[in-house]
Amino acid sequence: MTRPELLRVEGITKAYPGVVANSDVSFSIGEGEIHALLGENGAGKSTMVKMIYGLVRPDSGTMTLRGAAYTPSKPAEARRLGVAMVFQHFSLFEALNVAENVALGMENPPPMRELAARIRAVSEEYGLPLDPSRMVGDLSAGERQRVEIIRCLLQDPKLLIMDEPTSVLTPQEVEILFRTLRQLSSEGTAILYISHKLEEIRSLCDEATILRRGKVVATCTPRERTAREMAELMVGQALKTPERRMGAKGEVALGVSDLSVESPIPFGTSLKGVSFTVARGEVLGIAGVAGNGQDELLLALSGELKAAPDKVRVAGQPVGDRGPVERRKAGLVAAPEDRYGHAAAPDMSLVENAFLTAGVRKGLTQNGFVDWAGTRRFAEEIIAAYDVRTPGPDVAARALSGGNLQKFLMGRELMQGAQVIVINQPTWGVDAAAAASIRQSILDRAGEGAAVVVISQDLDELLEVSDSFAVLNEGRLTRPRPTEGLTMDEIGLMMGGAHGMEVAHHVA
Ligand SMILES: Nc1ncnc2c1ncn2[C@@H]1O[C@H](COP(=O)(O)OP(=O)(O)OP(=O)(O)O)[C@@H](O)[C@H]1O
Repeated sequence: MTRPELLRVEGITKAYPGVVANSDVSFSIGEGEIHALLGENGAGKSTMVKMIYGLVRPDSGTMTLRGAAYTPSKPAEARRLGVAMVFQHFSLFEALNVAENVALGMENPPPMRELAARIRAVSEEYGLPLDPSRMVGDLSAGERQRVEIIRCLLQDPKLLIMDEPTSVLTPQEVEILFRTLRQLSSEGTAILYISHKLEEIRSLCDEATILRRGKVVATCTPRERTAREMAELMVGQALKTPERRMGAKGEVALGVSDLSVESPIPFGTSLKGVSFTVARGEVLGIAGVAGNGQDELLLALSGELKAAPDKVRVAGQPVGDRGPVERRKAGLVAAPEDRYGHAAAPDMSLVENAFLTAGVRKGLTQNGFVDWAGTRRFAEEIIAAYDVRTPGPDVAARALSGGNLQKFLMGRELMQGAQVIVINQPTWGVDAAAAASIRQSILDRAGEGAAVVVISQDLDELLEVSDSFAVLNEGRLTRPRPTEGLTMDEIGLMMGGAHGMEVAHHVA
């Protein structure tokens, strides 16, 4: 089937200092087509869609929309011409309700009652359940995304751009989203879709353009390829599957007993009586739908949230009342999920960011002064070991692509020789090859005798790396069980609490 052409991108080039983010990129999207933009971290996907959305100006090349020259100088202009975008990070106000948030993103919002009625109508038409009067702070990540999607749909877009939309969604929410996107496509709305989840690309997308280091290296029809084939087209070489080196488990390195802490996060989830132990050489995987206490658990383990001394123990030493620096000294490092703001200082260089959490353990101060030469060497070691694509260690963290910053931050924690390593979402936004190498490092550290806690929403990832498995539900942790032999049904039951499903089966 040939579709009338909607958008054509021709010979687009965009350079940043030290890196050509897009080099002579050409592709086109037909009306109603679901088109995937694929590529490893830093390949230039976000830069490309930012140019289409009017956030970034190309250095050279042309774009046409329905045959007419298309040169949006700002997003408002792109939106007026029918191009809408849903970002990876939502820009919503938690203390306002859904309709108020939608109004804030509109140029000429109608009166509130009319807007609420329109939101209801679009939400019903496209099967995206959403109550306009609910507070955004009470919504799940999937519901927040719906607010953004509905805000776009109210403008009746011809092209909807989505940047990694499923990384925050539960499997059920992914199904709902895909149904909506297919409906939009059948009505003639084209979708430009960025994702690292290749099975999803296979089920959803009609065509794909694959970028590597800023250039188009291949195009394909995703459903005619395997996920592995597409991943190999992206990286240009065969993929390695992580290998587990079986070491004997040692004594308990991290012990947590009956840990309850109030969430400091607005609309967060407090931890309720969390208990577990992790031995040297063991990886404990913690699953759960986002917002069930994952961020709070990370804070309580890193030392940003404190408790009674014996609630958290590192190698038998009580550290529950100690802060992050003292816990690092005691041998525990922690990597939070939010890489902008929490894990990294975006405006600081990679060298400075390396110092921020590694200064203590890597002995990067001398007589009260920062050892910048040593810190720089450490930053360079991370860049080499984790294949971080960057012009060098002096660039600001925010200039890295999302996945490359993630690789740097993982390397920073995994290369400190800690005996307890806690990571929330280790492969968030990283491509298949980088994800495999981060998982391999986690297994290697465990093989060397570290106790590792991996918190993730990616079940396949947890099954691949963890020896034992537990689930966080509304701030409570299930009893960890050996991963080997766990069936999907059992995992579903452990996760069930998050959706309140087990309640229906309780017999008094
Ligand atoms: N504002 C900026 N300043 C300097 N360099 C930048 C800037 N934005 C992007 N880059 C660089 O351009 C290249 C392409 O980045 P881009 O974010 O487009 O990649 P991506 O394919 O979206 O990656 P990811 O999958 O990791 O999100 C990267 O090398 C990145 O470091």
